[in-house]
Amino acid sequence: MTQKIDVLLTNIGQLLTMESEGIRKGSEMKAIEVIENAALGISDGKVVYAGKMEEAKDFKADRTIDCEGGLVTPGLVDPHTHLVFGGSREHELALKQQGVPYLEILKRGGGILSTVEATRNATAEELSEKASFHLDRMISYGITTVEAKSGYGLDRETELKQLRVAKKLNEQHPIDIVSTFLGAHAIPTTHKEEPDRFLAEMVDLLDEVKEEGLAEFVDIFTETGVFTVEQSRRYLQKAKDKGFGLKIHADEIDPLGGTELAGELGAASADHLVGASDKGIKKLAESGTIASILPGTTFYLGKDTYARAREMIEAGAAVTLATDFNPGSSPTENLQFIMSLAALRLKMAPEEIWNAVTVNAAHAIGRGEEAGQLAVGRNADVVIWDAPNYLYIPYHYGVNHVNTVIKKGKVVFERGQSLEAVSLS
Ligand SMILES: N=CN[C@@H](CCC(=O)O)C(=O)O
Ligand SMILES: [Zn+2]
Repeated sequence: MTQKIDVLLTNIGQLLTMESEGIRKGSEMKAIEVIENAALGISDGKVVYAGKMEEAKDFKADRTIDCEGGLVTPGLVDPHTHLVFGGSREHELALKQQGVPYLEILKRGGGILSTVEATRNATAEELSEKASFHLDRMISYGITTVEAKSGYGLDRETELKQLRVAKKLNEQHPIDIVSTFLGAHAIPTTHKEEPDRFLAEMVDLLDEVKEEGLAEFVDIFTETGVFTVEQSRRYLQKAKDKGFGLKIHADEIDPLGGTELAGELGAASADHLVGASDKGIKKLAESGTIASILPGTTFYLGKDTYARAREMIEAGAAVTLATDFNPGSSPTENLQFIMSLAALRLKMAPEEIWNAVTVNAAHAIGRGEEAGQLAVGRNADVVIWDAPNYLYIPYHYGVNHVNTVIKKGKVVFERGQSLEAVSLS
C-alpha cells in the first residue's frame, strides 16, 4: 500500500545510520552499520524509513532526491566551538612563525584578551551577523548541531551579550546551538592579581545565566597562567551544585591534571587532553567523561605531539572530535579536515572517527537522544555527500565533500552539481 511522505532519498550507495543505544566507548567505537543500496524516508522533520532501497517501493514522496550512489550520513555534530566573538587575529600568525608561544601571546595581553576587547566593543547585532556567517559555513560543511561557548567577555555585560546572541541564533538559524558559559576563559587585566575574586564574580553570574536559559554547561580554562586545578575544582563544583553540566579545557598545553579533575567531577567532557597523564586517561575510561580531542588546535599551534587518542580508546574511553573553532588557536569550521587529522595524526580508524563526530559528539553536549543518528523517529538531520563511501571523507583531505544538507527534514544547503560523484562514477 502506498505511503505518502515528504522526502525520499533514493539510490544511496552507503547509508550510515550510526544507530547506537548510548555513548560508544573503547572498542565499541569500531562499530558501524552500513546499509548499501539504501533509501531514507522523511516526514514532518523525522526519519520514517532507513533501509534497503528495494523495500522502499511503496513510499510516494513530495520530493525525491537521487543520491547518485553516494554516501548519506547523519548531520555532523561539533561539540566544542567558540562561535560568538568580535574581530579576528590574523596578525598573530606572524608571531607564531617567529616562535612566540600561545601562552606568551596571552601573557602579553594579546590572544584571548585581544578578542575580549573586540567582543566588548562589538554590538549584539554585529556579533550575531558574524556568528551567523560562521554558522552558514558550518552547515555547508555538514554540521547540523554545534556547541557554542561564551568567554570573550570576562565581564557580566559581555558574557551575557554573547550568550544571548547564541540563544537568538539558535531560534533563528537552522543549526541547533547548545550553549556553554565560559566566563572563566582567562583572567581579565582588571583582575590580574585577583583570580579568585574574578571567579567569584563569574559564580555570581550563574543564577542569571540559568534563569534566562542561556547555557546548559559551564567550562573553565585550566592552564598555566590561567586557572589552577584547585581553583577549577572549587568553581566547577559550584556550577555543578547549581545544576549545570561541566566541561574543562584540560591539559591543552601543560599537563596540570585537568583530565583527572573532569573525571572526578563527572564532567560531560574533558577537552583538548594533549598532556593528559596515564592516570587521567584511566579516569576518563572509568568515569564516562567523554574525551573531546581537538587536533586542529594542535595542528594550528604547530605542535608535534597530539592527544593520545589510541591509548584513550584502548583504555576504554569514549572519544569525540571537534573543530574548536575560534579566532586564535583553531580558525576553521571544517570538521571534515579534523576527521582527516584524526586519521593521520591520532591514528583513529574511520569507524571510530564517524562515531566520534556523530554519536559521541551528540552525547558530549547532551543531545544523545536527538542528534547524531538516523534511526526511525529521530530528527532528519542528514548529509548527502559527493563521496562513494565513508572511508573517503577522512582520506581526501582539506576540501568540502558535502553535496546537500537536510536539517529537521528541510534542505538547508545544496551545492548543486555533484562534482565528485560525476568524476568518481
Ligand atoms: N584554550 C583556550 N581556548 C581556546 C582558544 C581561544 C582563543 O585563543 O581565542 C581553545 O580551546 O583553544
Ligand atoms: Zn576551546
